[in-house]
Amino acid sequence: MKKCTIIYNPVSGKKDFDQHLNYVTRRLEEHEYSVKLYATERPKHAISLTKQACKEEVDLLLISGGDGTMHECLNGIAHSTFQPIIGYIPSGTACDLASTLKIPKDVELAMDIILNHGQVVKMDYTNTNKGSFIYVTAIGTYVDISYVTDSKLKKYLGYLAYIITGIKEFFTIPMIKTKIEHDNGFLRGYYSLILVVNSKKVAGFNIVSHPVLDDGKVDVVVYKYIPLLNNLLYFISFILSPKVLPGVTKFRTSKLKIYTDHPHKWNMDGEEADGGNLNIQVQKQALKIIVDPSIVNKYFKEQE
Ligand SMILES: Nc1ncnc2c1ncn2[C@@H]1O[C@H](COP(=O)(O)OP(=O)(O)OP(=O)(O)O)[C@@H](O)[C@H]1O
Repeated sequence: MKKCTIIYNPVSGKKDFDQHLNYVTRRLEEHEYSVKLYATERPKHAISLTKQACKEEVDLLLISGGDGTMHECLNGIAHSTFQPIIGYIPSGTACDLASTLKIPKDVELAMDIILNHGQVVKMDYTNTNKGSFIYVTAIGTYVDISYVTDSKLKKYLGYLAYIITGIKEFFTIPMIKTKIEHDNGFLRGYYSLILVVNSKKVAGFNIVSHPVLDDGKVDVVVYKYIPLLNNLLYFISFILSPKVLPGVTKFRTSKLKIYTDHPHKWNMDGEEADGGNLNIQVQKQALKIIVDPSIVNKYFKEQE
C-alpha cells in the first residue's frame, strides 16, 4: 500500500470540504493508498502536520484549503528533508495558486487530476528571512487588508469590514522608501506597492503575463509612489495590464534583497509576515506538485 496524508482546513472558503471526505478517501483507497486524515485545528497547525507527513515519507500529501493553507504546508515542507508529492484540492476563497495552476475547485475534477491524468511538475518556491512563500510576497497598499481589518468589525459587518478598510487605504497610500538589489543592479526610490511573484494571478488579477514557474527566478513588480495618481496606476496596471506603464517597473531575478524600514508588514501568500528587510533565495524546482498537463509546457519550461 502507498501512504497518503490528507491535510484540510475546515474553515477555508465555504467551509464545506468535510462533505467530500468520504468520496476523496474512497477514490484514494481504490488507488491503493492507505489514508491518514487531519483537519487543521488552528492557524499554523498545517505546518506541524506537514512536517509529520514528511517524516513519515508519504507517497502523496493531499492538501485542501486556500492559499493560506498551501502557504503553511509549504513552510512545513521547507523545513523537512523529505519532499512529498503534493496533490491539491482548492477549497479556499481566492485560490490564486490553483487558478494559475488550473486546478479546479470541483473535487471530482481535482481528484481526476491527482489520480488519473495529472502530471507531477517541479515548481520553484522561495525562502526568505521571514518564512517561505509559494506564489507571492508583497508590501504596500491594499495587501494587508485581510489582516489589518479589525476583527470585531469583521464579526459585525462581514465582508463590508474589508471594504471599509479598503476605502481607508485608498486615501492613505504608503510611501515606502526602499532599496532593491537584484541580479542586474539595484533600484532605489519611494514606492507604494512591491510585489514579488511566482504566479500569473495575484488577488485574482493577471499580474505576470508570461510567468515561468520553474526557472529559479521570481518576477518583481514595483509601483512608484506618485501622489494622487497611485490608484489610477493600480487600476491601469491590474485591469488593463499594458506591457509597459510609466511608474511601474517589472523584472525577473534570481537574487533579491529588499531593504526597507517602513512599518508595513509583508504579506506572504495572503498571510501576515514580519515587516523590514527581505532577503530571498529561490529554491529552483524544489516543490513537487501534480498539475493539469495542459499547463506544463506553458509555465514549466525548464523541467529537469
Ligand atoms: N481550525 C482553524 N480555525 C481557525 N483558523 C484556521 C483553522 N485552520 C486553519 N486556519 C487558518 O485559516 C486561514 C485561512 O485559510 P486559507 O487561506 O486556506 O483559506 P481562505 O482564506 O478561505 O482562502 P484564500 O487564501 O485562497 O482566499 C489561515 O490563516 C489558517 O491559518
